[in-house]
Amino acid sequence: MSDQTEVSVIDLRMSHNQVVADFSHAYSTSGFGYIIGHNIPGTVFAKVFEASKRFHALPMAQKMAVAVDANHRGYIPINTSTDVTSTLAKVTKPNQSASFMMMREDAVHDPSIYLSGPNQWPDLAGFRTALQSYNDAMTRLARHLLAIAFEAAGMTDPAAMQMFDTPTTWLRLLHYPPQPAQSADDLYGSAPHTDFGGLTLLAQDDVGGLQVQTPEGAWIDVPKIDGSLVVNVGDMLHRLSNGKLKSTPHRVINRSGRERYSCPFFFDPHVTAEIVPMTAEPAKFAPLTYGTFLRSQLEASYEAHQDATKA
Ligand SMILES: O=C(O)CCC(=O)C(=O)O
Ligand SMILES: [Fe+2]
Repeated sequence: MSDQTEVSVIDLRMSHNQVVADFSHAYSTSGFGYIIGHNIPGTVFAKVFEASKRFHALPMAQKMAVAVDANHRGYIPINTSTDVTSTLAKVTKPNQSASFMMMREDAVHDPSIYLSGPNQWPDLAGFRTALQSYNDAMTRLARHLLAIAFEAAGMTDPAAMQMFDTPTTWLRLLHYPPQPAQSADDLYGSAPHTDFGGLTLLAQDDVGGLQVQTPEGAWIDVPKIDGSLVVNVGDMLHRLSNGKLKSTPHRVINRSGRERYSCPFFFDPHVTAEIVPMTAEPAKFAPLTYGTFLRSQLEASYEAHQDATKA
């Protein structure tokens, strides 16, 4: 536990039982934790941030050449996503951020599998390799953390892990321009939301701006801790654990006057996964297919998917 912040620090170098106990505490209370001792060298993070900065600095035409497609891969310009499904705040203004999205690399789009397909790659030397290496490192770590999360929630059925055998993955390179100090209260870099899926592993720079909501409704800062990843639970893991693991609202407001970069990696179930609570107690949630939930969220929030449904 850290005394600088209310978000726990979990050190993976501790004993297995200690790590499981720390997970149990962090994810049944705040739903967020700083993970340290993960053994991923700093150079891996440096390379993905460097790739992100080079991409976002490209001329707009080069970024728009890989504009986000119907499979949610590519460049998402600023002012094209609004969290209208948010039940946490009345959100009317689009998010003040741009991003590049890499998802699972499939050889082709299979029309029977929502969001399957190959990635779109910009014409930028070394970019694809940097993202693929980072994606591989995050996938390995996420699978390890998920097994700990299941154990912490008392989920012993191997079927839970099988939903992630071919995961839905999203590596998002976010760029938040500075917001004016006097910008409207409801103008966000990322409006209050919970994440959709399993686990989110976030690398951020030292600019700050990420905030997490406490159970009492206050917003607390989650600044960078060197060498850490901020890890949180998404809505599907919340449901699978029958509510034991919390999917906690968070948001980003960048009033620092500086450019902010972050690289969240989302490790989610396959879109065909049937999400039903997998703990011993009576189920608190009705069954849900992950892909059906995802489609409704993306079509409501992203211009690119609204166009797709009109076409
Ligand atoms: O940029 C961040 O720090 C958080 C981003 C985030 O919450 C998201 O993309 O879901
Ligand atoms: Fe998020």
